[in-house]
Amino acid sequence: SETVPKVMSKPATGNFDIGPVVPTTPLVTFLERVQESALATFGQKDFDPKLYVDLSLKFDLSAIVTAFHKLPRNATGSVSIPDFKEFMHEYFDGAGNDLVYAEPPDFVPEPDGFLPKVKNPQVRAWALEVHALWKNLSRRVSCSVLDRPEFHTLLPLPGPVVIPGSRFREVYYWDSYWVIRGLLVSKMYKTAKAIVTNLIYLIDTYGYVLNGARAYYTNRSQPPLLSAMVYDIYNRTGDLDLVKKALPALLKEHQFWNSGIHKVNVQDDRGRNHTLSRYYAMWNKPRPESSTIDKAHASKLLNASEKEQFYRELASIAESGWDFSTRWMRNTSDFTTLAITSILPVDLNIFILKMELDIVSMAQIVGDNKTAESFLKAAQARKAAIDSVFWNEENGQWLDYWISNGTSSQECQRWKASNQNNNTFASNFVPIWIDLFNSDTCIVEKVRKSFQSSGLLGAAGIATSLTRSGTFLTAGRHFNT
Ligand SMILES: OC[C@H]1O[C@H](O[C@H]2O[C@H](CO)[C@@H](O)[C@H](O)[C@H]2O)[C@H](O)[C@@H](O)[C@@H]1O
Repeated sequence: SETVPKVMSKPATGNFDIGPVVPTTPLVTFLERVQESALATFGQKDFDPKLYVDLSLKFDLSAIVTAFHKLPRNATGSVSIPDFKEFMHEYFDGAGNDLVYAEPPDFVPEPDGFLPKVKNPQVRAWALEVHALWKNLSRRVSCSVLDRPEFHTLLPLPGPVVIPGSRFREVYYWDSYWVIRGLLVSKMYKTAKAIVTNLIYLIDTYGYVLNGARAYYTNRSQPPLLSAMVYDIYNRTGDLDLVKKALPALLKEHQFWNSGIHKVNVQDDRGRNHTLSRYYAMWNKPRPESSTIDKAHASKLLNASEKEQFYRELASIAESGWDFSTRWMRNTSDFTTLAITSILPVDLNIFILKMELDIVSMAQIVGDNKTAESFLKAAQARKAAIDSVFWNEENGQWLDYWISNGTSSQECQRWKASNQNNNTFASNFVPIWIDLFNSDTCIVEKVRKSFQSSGLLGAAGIATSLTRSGTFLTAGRHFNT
């Protein structure tokens, strides 16, 4: 298994978890206890912990807590299955009931000019079937959530939503990027704008776009792709009002990713100082939607501070959208060695560079030259940081960079070649997504060769890493990473 340089090992003593914690709500805390009882009662088979934190209440929380305490339990904390089922039925509405079906206003079975280059009848029929899925995934938050928000972990949103589906019964941040790319192909501009309006609302309310629109996702964000969504919609529709509305929110979001615990300083080998960003959730307890699983993993750790740090890593990995991958492990055969807060990720910094460039373009569109100038400087600085910290000439890839654990945003790390993570991940090629890198023919050629021989390319897609780690248990299902 791969390991990282010794300098990165955890200190032998001391509490190494640093960083803020966003308080949770009494409802989420209670539903986690229901989740734990449900596991004790029903057992591991087909158990999905998220189901329980997605339930909504039929009565005031205090009344349900009292009824919960009165449930007869045996020594292991389990309740008889009929008693538990009756309790659930009496006091809770089903998960997902608070998000109701909403007919998308701009859906037509075959939009004018839909995929004009796709001529093959079979492929065209398949594409239209995919297009029809928008109807299955469209929802709006029910009035019950607006009336009694304290009964729901689902957060109110102003506009209709498109959800990933299955157990994911709420809006997700970075999923929305691909949703919007698809909606633009389907010419569903109104629906695309409504999604972006919801995300702007989350920034106005919380200061950043949440991982997802649930009370238990308020402690972290997800890969910041809002600027790319807004800019793509603007380029297709020319909607100036959308740009005017989005710009102040994007400035706030930029501040979120470039301040506090997300910000890291690195001095390169030529003595130049750079600032880059990392994923860092504001949470150091089990993730409520996976609490029983997180606790089971953490049980291998000995002391409370190690557990807190481990929980922080789990939530921060959820912030990256890559939950889970060997990319974030110091030792790829030991899940407890997750260490994303000690990594400067290539993809995150490219997303933020894209945000800076999009802000420049949008500020120019609305005639705000001062903002355009200052963000052009920010983008130039990040480009220089990416070249110095991540680029690896020999590999023809941009490599994640390991920093010492417990690094605060005030410290400055000295860059060392040995701290670049030499393992190959799909994220090592993300810079090619943006014009700033893909317009340099010399770099593109080098990276193309490197990608082709990387081993990531498969018949049906791109692998995230080259390490077959086995499986991680997550939410009662197994994911290969
Ligand atoms: O498609 C939605 C998202 O699904 C995964 O992550 C989500 O589920 C996790 C466990 O239930 C949760 O902890 C995490 O915060 C959620 O985002 C997937 O890994 C994400 O990339 C994806 O956006």
